[in-house]
Amino acid sequence: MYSYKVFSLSSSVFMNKKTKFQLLFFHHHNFTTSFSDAMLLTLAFSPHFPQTQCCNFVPGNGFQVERGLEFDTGGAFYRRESATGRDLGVLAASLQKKVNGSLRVLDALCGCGIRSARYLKEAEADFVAANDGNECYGKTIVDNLSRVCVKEEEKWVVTHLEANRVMTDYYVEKSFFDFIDIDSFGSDSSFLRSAINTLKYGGLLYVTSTDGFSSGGHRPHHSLAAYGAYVRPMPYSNEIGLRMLIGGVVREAALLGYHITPLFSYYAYHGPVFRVLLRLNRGKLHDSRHYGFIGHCHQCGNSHEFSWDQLGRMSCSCSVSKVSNSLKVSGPLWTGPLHDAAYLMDMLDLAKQWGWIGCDGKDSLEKLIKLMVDESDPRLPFGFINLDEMASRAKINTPPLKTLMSAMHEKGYAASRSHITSNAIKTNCSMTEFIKIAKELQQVSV
Ligand SMILES: C[S@@+](CC[C@H](N)C(=O)[O-])C[C@H]1O[C@@H](n2cnc3c(N)ncnc32)[C@H](O)[C@@H]1O
Repeated sequence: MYSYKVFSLSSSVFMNKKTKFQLLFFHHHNFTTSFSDAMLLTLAFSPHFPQTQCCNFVPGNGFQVERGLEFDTGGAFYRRESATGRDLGVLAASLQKKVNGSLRVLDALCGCGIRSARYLKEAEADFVAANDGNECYGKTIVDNLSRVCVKEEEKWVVTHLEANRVMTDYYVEKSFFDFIDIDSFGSDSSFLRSAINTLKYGGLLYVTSTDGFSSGGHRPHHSLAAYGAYVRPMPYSNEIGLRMLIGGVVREAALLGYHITPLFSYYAYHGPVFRVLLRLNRGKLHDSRHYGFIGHCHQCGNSHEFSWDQLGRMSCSCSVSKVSNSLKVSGPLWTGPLHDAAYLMDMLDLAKQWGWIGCDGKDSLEKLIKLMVDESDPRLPFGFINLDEMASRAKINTPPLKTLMSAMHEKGYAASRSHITSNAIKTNCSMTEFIKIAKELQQVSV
């Protein structure tokens, strides 16, 4: 027997098979709901709920079109804003097919099956396993996949198992995948071990977290349990969210005798959504320089990276923090590169070949990938300087971002915009020096 509790009316569905309760938050574009509807929907979305009662209620967003592909969302959770995350996944899966010559994809939490359909159609996957714990989405998923490729070709299969169960089944059968997409609600750390086991060597793992509370440092015991990282509030918490997620996979992979390399890391504010694409390789040894602790001094605004052997002597070089204990430390986290620039350029070239660039009139995908490439400059450390924080410390108006960037390049610093926050600069320059440059610019302009 399962019991259910409704906690709030915004956002999405979260299932926890251990505690056997489900949180339902409703915040879907096309409908609002009363408390009693929400209660009904909580029950309806559960994969454990009897089929007949479950399928009585199908809210649905109806038909949608993504990159020219028409599909029905049925009653499944679907976010149009997540299309960019799907674009990035499809580009990566297609590159994997080019390298391997074949492509087997597992879409472990597929919702209405839009990702599976796109992996089949655009990445030309040879086989896609589409799984969603909720049986009520079965017809929708089958219809969507049938529109792309007829069932008789045996290029896809639809299942309704708990995600860990489906991955374990494939692992036991020794039926491994080149690409596994885990698009979960909340933290997906409970899926990591089965996903790593079910991935081929050299395969790609595309994982998600929507846990903005943990990355914001608001529940360090939860981030410790989920990702092995004690996270405290930092000014660049959304980058910490990506690093926490990668660090969690580093730890899980090491336990199983593998290591991972991040190919790209993507943050989107709606959700929020943290998505990382990682390549899995044999060998336990990861570069220990890239897994450690981050400290931020609230007094001087500078950040520092600490390796394991520096833990006993953590301090900030600013004189105030030595006495006021203003250094906050989070970790261990991934402190290495968030992206592989060459890989991102291959993705961009492919997007151009496919005519994806320029077709939305905004070139938003091109802008995003180019920003990620800029962020990959190896001279840039973790984190970024938020211009509002700088202005409030310096008690000045913020000079235009472009002017600041040029001034920093002229002075020989590495500087790039951040895809995570539009009003920020990633740089190897200290906050003190940054403020000095900003003040000089302000004097020139008056
Ligand atoms: C974020 S939605 C997936 C959205 C979809 N991938 C897309 O791009 O539109 C998460 C899905 O996971 C399913 N789900 C949640 N917990 C699950 C679990 N433990 N095992 C299998 N499916 C699960 C839900 O039914 C829901 O459809």
